[in-house]
Amino acid sequence: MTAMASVSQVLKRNFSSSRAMAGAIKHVTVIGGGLMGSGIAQVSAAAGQKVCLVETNDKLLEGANSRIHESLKRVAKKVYKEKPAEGDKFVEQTMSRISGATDASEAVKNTDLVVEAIVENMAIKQKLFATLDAVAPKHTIFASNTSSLSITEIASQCQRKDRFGGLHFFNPVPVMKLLEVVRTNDTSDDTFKKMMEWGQEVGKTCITCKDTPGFVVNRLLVPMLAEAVRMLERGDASPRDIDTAMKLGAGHPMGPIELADYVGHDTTKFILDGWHEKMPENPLFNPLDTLNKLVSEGKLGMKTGEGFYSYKKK
Ligand SMILES: CCCCCCCCCCCCC[C@H](O)CC(=O)SCCNC(=O)CCNC(=O)[C@H](O)C(C)(C)COP(=O)(O)OP(=O)(O)OC[C@H]1O[C@@H](n2cnc3c(N)ncnc32)[C@H](O)[C@@H]1OP(=O)(O)O
Ligand SMILES: NC(=O)c1ccc[n+]([C@@H]2O[C@H](COP(=O)([O-])OP(=O)(O)OC[C@H]3O[C@@H](n4cnc5c(N)ncnc54)[C@H](O)[C@@H]3O)[C@@H](O)[C@H]2O)c1
Repeated sequence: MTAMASVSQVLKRNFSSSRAMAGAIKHVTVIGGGLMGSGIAQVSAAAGQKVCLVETNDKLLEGANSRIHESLKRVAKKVYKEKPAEGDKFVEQTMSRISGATDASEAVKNTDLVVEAIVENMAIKQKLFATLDAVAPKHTIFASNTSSLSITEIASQCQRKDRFGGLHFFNPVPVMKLLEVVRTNDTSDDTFKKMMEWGQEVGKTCITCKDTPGFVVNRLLVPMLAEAVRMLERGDASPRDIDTAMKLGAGHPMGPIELADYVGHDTTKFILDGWHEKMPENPLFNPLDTLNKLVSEGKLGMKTGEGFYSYKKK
């Protein structure tokens, strides 16, 4: 890592001090325990919050729990290098703040904040929030971790539009320092203030932005990744050379091709197709033949063992 803080510095800053829990939000419900939801649950619990993690079944809950446990052990090994017993205590105490549930409507009955991290699909997100809106306490704030969808549209079926916003985390959540706090035209000042305070409490540096496609980071990242694939398609350079160029020439921790494999091509395709449909006049979001081929072959990146690169153990 170059101009940015090292991973070790980030983990130390986020996890070593026991920050005072001064904010209004003490209990968080995270819906979806995949890649992002498990990370969001982890950083919330590590900061002293009570967390309920919701998944669709017990097996997926177990998977999320063990991902969190493994990640916490990596954090503890680094932060409590000289004091392993304290590290074990940190892992145990953090895990004890996380409970699991499979019924989201039941889970939100006593919560201050709901952070949704389920599949990137507008209709599914809208349906989930409409259901929860009818049962969650009046004061509860709703937030989505969507990468590419409009927060205003996700909130459109809810009454509590003033208590709705975006909390966009980055992958891997325990390591990445940024949180984009997204305000719609309806988000109240009070909700916005509470989301910002909560973001800082869970150890993130918060920036704020409007509810525009891709917010800040993805509006810049998506065209760059797509352009890297277009370079590849034209035969301008190899994947390895494009990645090396951006790492050594621009100081990025991962090159664009590696990063696309890391995010996963179900997600990258969903984002690109969705934006092409919404903004057909913008050539930056034109479909990519190479990406469509990878997805049709089930080569979704690191998580399936193959994408642009192969991750299979030889
Ligand atoms: C196909 C093209 C299509 C184009 C169109 C569509 C494109 C769409 C793309 C947008 C997708 C948006 C998704 C989302 O909305 C936004 C994002 O999240 S974007 C992704 C942001 N993330 C990054 O950019 C990551 C960049 N990479 C890094 O920072 C680093 O590489 C890394 C991931 C931190 C890994 O670091 P390395 O040094 O390389 O490798 P290590 O494995 O050794 O890790 C270092 C150190 O970190 C600790 N660590 C790593 N992961 C975790 C974890 N999950 N939990 C705890 N700790 C972790 C690890 O312990 C290591 O410590 P050590 O072992 O050395 O003590
Ligand atoms: N992957 C990334 O790099 C990244 C980064 C930032 C934001 N996001 C966004 O975060 C969200 C989640 O992405 P992910 O990568 O964690 O996906 P994922 O597929 O890893 O996890 C989603 C999880 O949600 C669960 N789920 C689906 N419907 C549910 C429901 N109704 N109730 C409870 N659980 C449900 C699934 O079982 C799955 O485990 C998406 O909106 C995505 O765009 C992803």
